[in-house]
Amino acid sequence: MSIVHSRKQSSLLEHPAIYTDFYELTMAQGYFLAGRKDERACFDYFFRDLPFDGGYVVFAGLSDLIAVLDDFRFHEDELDYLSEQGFREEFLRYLRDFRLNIDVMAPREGEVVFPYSPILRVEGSIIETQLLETLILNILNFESLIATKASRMKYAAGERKVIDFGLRRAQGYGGIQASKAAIIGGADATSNTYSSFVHGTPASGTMAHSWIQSFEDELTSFRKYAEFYPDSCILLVDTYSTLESGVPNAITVAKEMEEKGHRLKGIRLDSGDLAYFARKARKQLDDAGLEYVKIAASNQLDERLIKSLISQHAPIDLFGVGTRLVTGYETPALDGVYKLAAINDEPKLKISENVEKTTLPGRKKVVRYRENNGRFHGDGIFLADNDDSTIIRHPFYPAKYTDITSFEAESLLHPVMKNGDLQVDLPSPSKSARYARERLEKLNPEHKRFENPHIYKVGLSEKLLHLRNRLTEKMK
Ligand SMILES: Nc1ncnc2c1ncn2[C@@H]1O[C@H](COP(=O)(O)OP(=O)(O)OP(=O)(O)O)[C@@H](O)[C@H]1O
Ligand SMILES: O=P(O)(O)OC[C@H]1O[C@H](OP(=O)(O)OP(=O)(O)O)[C@H](O)[C@@H]1O
Ligand SMILES: O=C(O)c1cccnc1
Repeated sequence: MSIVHSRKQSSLLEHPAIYTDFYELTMAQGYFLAGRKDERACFDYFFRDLPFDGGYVVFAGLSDLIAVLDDFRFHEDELDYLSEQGFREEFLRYLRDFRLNIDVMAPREGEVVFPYSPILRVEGSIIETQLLETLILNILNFESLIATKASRMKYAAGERKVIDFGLRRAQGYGGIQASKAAIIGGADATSNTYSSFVHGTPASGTMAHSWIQSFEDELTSFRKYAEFYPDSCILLVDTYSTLESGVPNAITVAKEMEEKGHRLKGIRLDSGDLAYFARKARKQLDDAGLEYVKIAASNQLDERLIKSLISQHAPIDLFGVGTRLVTGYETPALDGVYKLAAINDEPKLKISENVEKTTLPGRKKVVRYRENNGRFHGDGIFLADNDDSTIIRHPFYPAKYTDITSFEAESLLHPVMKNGDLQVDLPSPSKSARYARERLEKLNPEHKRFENPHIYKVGLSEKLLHLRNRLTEKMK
């Protein structure tokens, strides 16, 4: 099935099969040598902690993951490398013909997801499912983290635009995925040309201080830019003095543009008290009859500062966000994990001293319950087969429960791969962004607020709870 990417990104993951932790390969060889290669396994991808002290995560990275899985094989140079690392010839022969034959269930990219719910269910041979662990975690944890961050910034900005400026401050090439994830989460455009090229996301930008400094004077630099870009010009006004030179020069150029039938698109503030400067600049622009000229602001912004600027009534139309978006400030990683849930259809459990870290056994499905107004009420985790529980219970305080019979229900996990074949057209970032927006609208605001967001209910079916308790007792 075709992959709906604007251009397939090949340079980043030329070697997907060895884009992994070494122990995945040594375990895979171990299963092979132990004669277990045809045993079946089921793994779940899920996370426990919500990033940014927030109330939800926007699921992103699925399209990149599936694109990589679709072309997953060991190449000769990789096999030579593994041979040098001491892997055995018979295992390398097995890897030479290795093709994924897995089943993958997942929500749509852009879905709003919550702790403990299986997000990806991966089934296949023990070797193939094990080999994919690191790849899955690397792609989904990062893109979901950044999509979530972007969604918070957009939530704070409301109707105002949010543009990703982060590439220069990103964690190396991770900036390419970060910019894509930012679009999925709600950013309106990106300055990241590479990401725009490979992912088909909208590119945008203003100008740097160097352009202005390179001219004899600010006015000449503005005039030249306006001459070359009469329909998309946003002038950076803080190089010398925002209110005494930057904005007055921008006004002069805007008036000259009007005479030629063009309109200055905007100015950008990049330092100082952004609320104060935005108000003063707005007044100067309005007094000159330039109400249509937009004000952009940047400088270490994040969702809390955007919210603060808006509450200060700063007349800012567009927020440029870099560092704190693409680095996921200040949660360095989504803590998503990939845990074994069943071997050969036998449910498996990992017990932990910390009860919250005990895993959920068996093949599972996730159901979302909606209120009459269509908004999300909570999610239930069920065993995938023959589970007709009508009550879901709190995972750790089972006395708390919800009777789900009266709610409208929808399945969250859909088949994305069956026997290694893609089951869906992979969504473009803009399609996933639309879906994320729709779904976030259905999430009650108390889960979206930045301070002490309300905890979204995720319950376990009675049958799953009994299974967990039975296996826990058995293992004690
Ligand atoms: N009105 C405001 N309310 C809240 N935070 C603001 C406001 N104006 C600016 N900020 C934020 O305060 C932080 C520091 O701003 P500051 O005025 O110190 O700029 P700066 O980085 O020192 O400027 P420069 O680039 O000239 O060094 C930035 O993260 C900026 O986004
Ligand atoms: O502050 P961030 O959220 O990370 O946003 C990106 C920053 O990068 C640019 O500054 P830089 O000094 O690198 O270059 P410039 O000369 O274009 O301002 C831009 O002006 C922003 O201030
Ligand atoms: O286009 C811009 O204004 C821009 C791009 C990258 C970083 N800072 C600003």
